[in-house]
Amino acid sequence: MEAVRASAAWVASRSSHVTVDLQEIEKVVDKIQGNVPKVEWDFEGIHYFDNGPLTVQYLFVLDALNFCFWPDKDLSYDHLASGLKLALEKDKTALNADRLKNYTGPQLRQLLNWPRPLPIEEERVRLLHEVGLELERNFGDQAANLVKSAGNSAATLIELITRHFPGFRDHSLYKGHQVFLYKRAQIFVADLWGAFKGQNYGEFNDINSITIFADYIVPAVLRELGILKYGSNLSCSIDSNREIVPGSEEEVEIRACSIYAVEKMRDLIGKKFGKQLLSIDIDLWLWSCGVQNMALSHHRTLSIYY
Ligand SMILES: Nc1nc2c(c(CN[C@H]3C=C[C@H](O)[C@@H]3O)cn2[C@@H]2O[C@H](COP(=O)(O)O)[C@@H](O)[C@H]2O)c(=O)[nH]1
Repeated sequence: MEAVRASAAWVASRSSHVTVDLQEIEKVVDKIQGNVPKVEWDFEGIHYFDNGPLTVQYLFVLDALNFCFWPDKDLSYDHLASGLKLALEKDKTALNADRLKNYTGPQLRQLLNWPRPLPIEEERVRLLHEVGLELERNFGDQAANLVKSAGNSAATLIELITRHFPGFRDHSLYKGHQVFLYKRAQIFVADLWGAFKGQNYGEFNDINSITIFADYIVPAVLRELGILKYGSNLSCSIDSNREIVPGSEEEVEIRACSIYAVEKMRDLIGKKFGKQLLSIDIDLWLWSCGVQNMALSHHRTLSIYY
């Protein structure tokens, strides 16, 4: 994931709406003494898990739809995860490739037991079709085969996903440069690693190459910690829930600076405390703090990527 790390650093070095405060990173690192609180994967108890290929199919579909819940104030990621889990428990074929290819918006809502249209529902349906079609065309219908073909490499799996599934190509243009963020592709790898506890479908020999997943929760936590500082116009937009345009400098800076800040935090923990942490562990800690703090205001961008 060198492309993600390098392009995030490139943005951070030219950023004007968002600043990464290195002193605040140091304060946080000193405060926790380099010990990032361990958060269990599925601390919420919402995920489907059967230790086999159907779990991989579940996680891939979950992460194909893992974006933009905020436009409906009652909807959250938990509804998606537990909705898919329940659907699978009722009908093991619910996420088969041939079914994914054919879901309509109302059927998807019904599958998730959600009473009204989902945010950007047409895109969610289109992405489900894309997953079903491509799994059928190249991976014998199963996300488990996609994972197997990566040969225990997280970087290879992300490359395969972004090559075969255009909906996962989370990138932006910033000052003329292509910036790679790959939030949903990376989180899929992290979900496999977490769910299978680094074994079987979750075994990756380069798991440390993954960065954090630039969503709308982690930046809000980093801002709350004082690690990200926003300019006054951007602060004002976020605090008054004004939407941030997808692809705008502000949006790219928020996401890229979050990745960069956590990489700096991880480096510092290594240097000062001699601990080699994974960005995934820092991410899950920050994310779990964020979702438990209802008062946190986050940036609002309509996007299929996060
Ligand atoms: N950085 C980061 N972002 C994450 C996750 C997860 C869930 N990860 C699973 C892995 C282990 C746990 O047990 C979780 O179940 C979701 N999100 C993002 O949050 C936002 C949803 O927020 P709200 O609208 O409040 O539900 C949305 O952008 C969504 O894409 C994560 O881990 N890291």
